[in-house]
Amino acid sequence: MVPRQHCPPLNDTGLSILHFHTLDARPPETMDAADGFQKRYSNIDELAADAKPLLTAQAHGYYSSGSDNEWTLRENSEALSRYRLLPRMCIDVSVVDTSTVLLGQKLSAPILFAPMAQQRLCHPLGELAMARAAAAAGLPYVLSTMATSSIQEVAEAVQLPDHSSSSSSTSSSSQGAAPSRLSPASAAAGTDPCLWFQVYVMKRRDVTEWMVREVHRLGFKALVVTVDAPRLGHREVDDRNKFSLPPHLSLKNLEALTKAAGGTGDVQSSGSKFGKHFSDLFDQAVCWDTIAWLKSIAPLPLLIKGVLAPDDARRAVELGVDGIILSNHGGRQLNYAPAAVDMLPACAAAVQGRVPLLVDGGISRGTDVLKCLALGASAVLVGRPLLWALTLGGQKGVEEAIGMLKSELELSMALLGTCRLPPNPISNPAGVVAYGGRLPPARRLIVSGLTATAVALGGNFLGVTSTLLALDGGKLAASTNLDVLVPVNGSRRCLDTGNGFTFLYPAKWLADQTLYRRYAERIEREAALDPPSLRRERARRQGVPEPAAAFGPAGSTGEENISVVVAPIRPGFSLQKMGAPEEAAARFLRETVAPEGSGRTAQLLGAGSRRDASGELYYQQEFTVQSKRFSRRNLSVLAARNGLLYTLNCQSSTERWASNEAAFRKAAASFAILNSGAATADFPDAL
Ligand SMILES: Cc1cc2nc3c(=O)[nH]c(=O)nc-3n(C[C@H](O)[C@H](O)[C@H](O)COP(=O)(O)O)c2cc1C
Repeated sequence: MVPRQHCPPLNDTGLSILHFHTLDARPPETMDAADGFQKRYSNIDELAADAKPLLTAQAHGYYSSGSDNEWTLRENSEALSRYRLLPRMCIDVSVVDTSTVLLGQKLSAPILFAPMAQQRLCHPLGELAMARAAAAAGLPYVLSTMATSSIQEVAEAVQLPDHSSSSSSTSSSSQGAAPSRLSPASAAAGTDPCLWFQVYVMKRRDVTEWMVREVHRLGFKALVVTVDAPRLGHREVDDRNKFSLPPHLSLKNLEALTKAAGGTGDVQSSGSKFGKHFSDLFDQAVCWDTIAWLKSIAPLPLLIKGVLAPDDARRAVELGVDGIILSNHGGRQLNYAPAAVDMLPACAAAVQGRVPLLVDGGISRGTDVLKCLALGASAVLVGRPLLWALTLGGQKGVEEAIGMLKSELELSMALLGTCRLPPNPISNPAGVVAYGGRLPPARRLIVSGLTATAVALGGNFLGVTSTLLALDGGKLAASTNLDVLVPVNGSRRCLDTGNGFTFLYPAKWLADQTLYRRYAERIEREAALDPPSLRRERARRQGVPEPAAAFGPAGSTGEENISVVVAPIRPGFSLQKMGAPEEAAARFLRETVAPEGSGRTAQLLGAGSRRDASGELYYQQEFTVQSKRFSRRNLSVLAARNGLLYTLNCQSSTERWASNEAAFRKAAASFAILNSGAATADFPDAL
């Protein structure tokens, strides 16, 4: 047993106050039995309805609500439902393993318990039951600063060894009676109990430091600093319900704070008092320096929670954080913030695999977990469904709920054709996730997610790349997240699920702006918001095949670029019909690149072919093109399918070739057409 600090002895005081927060008259033992829990429910979404009548309106409102009109709260689930999973067949899935490794810790599944305040509102053992369930499931439990159980109580509940006692000469371990490192439950799960602590930075930095030291002493494995709550979001439901913490409960970790601050330690969270308390104690001036400071004092891995913008993610990595949790706080802070899942690809691109990305918000299905992993997450956090499970069945209920989620994950992996989860994100989201559905109007110019990778950028096949490539220094692409990319060894992935192709290009290159604007126009046109005259003018442009994607270095004239053109071809066309690769290339140069009278001359340097894993044929050709105005070298890859010819073209002036060659060869080797490729809707019937 570890020595207590600042905490009253753990007892069952919660039992006597059950009526304050739940309406259930059953004794807690009955509640904890969770008999037939898995038989009663088909999925964990169903728990919410049954939990509601067991809770007071105040407690239910506090748990379930979001801020303002709750748009972001709803969006969290809706965003997840807009992604599609593309299953692969004929893969041996007789053994499926959901386990993964996160920050050196083995987890039975890529799922964490989200930090949530005041868990004794729904069950007398609150955080203790939740933490034990997490340990039993072999998953990390993230304890909130705003918990109704203290750090020490939770550490004891899962039997974490005390670091300080193991080095003390009077400790039991030094006398050969070290406490078991595994609680029986977590031993059954085959993992160490894993506790993390979520920290809000206090105005009194010494108190923050105390908490950090305390969780380290007690064997917590990581710290999560939440940065999306400089002030509390406006929870209208809580206002209406005049939400307050029942008098027998308190925010245990703030008792120390309020004592240190000379207060009573009796923290009430009613209506505006709660907000005032929050702003009195919590530092609203948290900025990047604060994160650097926290990192400097944290003897544990530090994750930052509440980031959504790619630039913030990049900044956090530069400051040395060990992980990022993309989150909008379950829709409880800034309303109209996007769903975190939609920001995953852009943040993954910004972070470049340097630290793990985690995500939360609306996750309740095994397929939700898979979608997040495929979009670049290493793991997910689950929030409210676990509170409903705790309400209904205590520790056992939470264990069962997590069991259901893990079973769903395991089944979905098998159906998807994935047997194992790598510690890093699934490396080829192109093959796994497709963006489905129409972008809602409010998101048109945010266009995050995979659709954004389809946005095309400067340049065309003959090298008349838009000189607008970097006119604004790429700010538009960055601010609208149009450079949505998946990092692969210093390259970013362009993934166009609409046209159905993907390739890697240098991470620092920018997206072309002209094509972005046309893409935005096309979305507008499809939404039929334009007056008819404008629509006609835009429709006229449809007949001209233009690059579906193009990238180039910032500040260049556009001559240096990697672009893809998707053009319609006659039905029945195949690459083989153009002859062997050399023959096809010669014809291509003769008829397209440098036809007679064009003023251009072309020289073929090499030609070849390859097939990808799915048997798709690609022709590759390398050549130079000269005219009075320029001397260029090109590397092109062609593929044909579904009445479309896909051409990737890498081009630079002959002088700049040597510095671009490696990137070009990587782009050419990575170029692939995807099964998700669309039909020819944007193109004329035939050339
Ligand atoms: C009742 C409740 C209390 C929460 N308290 C905290 C908290 O103390 N600290 C924190 O970082 N996030 C807190 N969150 C946000 C969660 O950690 C998480 O981001 C969110 O609940 C995930 O969304 P989900 O509930 O849809 O799964 C809270 C969420 C809820 C619902």
